[in-house]
Amino acid sequence: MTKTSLYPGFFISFEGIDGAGKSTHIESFKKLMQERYPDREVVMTREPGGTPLGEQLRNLLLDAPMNLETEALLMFAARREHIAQIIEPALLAGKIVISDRFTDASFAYQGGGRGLSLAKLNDLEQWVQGRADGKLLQPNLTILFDLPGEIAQARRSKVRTPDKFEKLDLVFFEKVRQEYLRRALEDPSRFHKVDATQTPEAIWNGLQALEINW
Ligand SMILES: Nc1ncnc2c1ncn2[C@@H]1O[C@H](COP(=O)(O)OP(=O)(O)OP(=O)(O)O)[C@@H](O)[C@H]1O
Ligand SMILES: Cc1cn([C@H]2C[C@H](O)[C@@H](COP(=O)(O)O)O2)c(=O)[nH]c1=O
Repeated sequence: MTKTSLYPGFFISFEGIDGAGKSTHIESFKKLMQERYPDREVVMTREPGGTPLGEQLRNLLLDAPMNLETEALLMFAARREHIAQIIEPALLAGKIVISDRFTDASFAYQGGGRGLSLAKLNDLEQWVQGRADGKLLQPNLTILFDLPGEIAQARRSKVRTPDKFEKLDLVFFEKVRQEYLRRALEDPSRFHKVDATQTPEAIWNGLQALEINW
């Protein structure tokens, strides 16, 4: 399957380990897109979640301990619903979709972090994102907030009660980070890597300067 721009709309995902700073910038980024493309609707969504069923699955996924394959299957089940109900209709209508996480998170967390084989993840990706024409629905742009695990952990511990993933140790988060970085190297035209050790102001300046190749 080939990965190309398949829709009149534009699909952007935000990625990174927990606490890397996605949420700090995603709302402002939405406003920036709205200002830059006033004739386009901007749809903001998230994974796991984004649909009523997906949000129910999110509650389970972020709370209940489960077998690794079960976890991956539920992530992709939520994603299939998300694509069918929200992402694909919006892209077909020419909208800009911004998703807080997408499939790179499954490769990073279930693959890199928990050790599910890339072959199984590739199969799930083809199954859930593959189209009738043999092409694969993918973000046009993925903004990856890259931060060492210990800095992310320190930031998280100041602000919230950890969910199931956030309770995992630094070794887990370093593996998650490395898988994100590996994927970014593999697909440099899709990924924009942000050095998330910078101040929020410097990160925001970088995001404002980002060129969108529609
Ligand atoms: N560049 C930064 N420098 C210092 N602190 C930051 C920076 N960016 C975000 N923070 C702080 O770090 C904490 C985590 O940030 P944020 O919630 O944006 O992370 P996140 O990547 O969205 O996490 P998650 O994916 O788990 O939701 C927040 O308290 C936020 O204020
Ligand atoms: C999509 C997706 C997510 N996860 C993990 C990553 C995070 O720990 C949580 C989501 O929490 P956030 O605060 O909304 O970022 O879920 C995952 O393991 N696999 C996935 O495919």
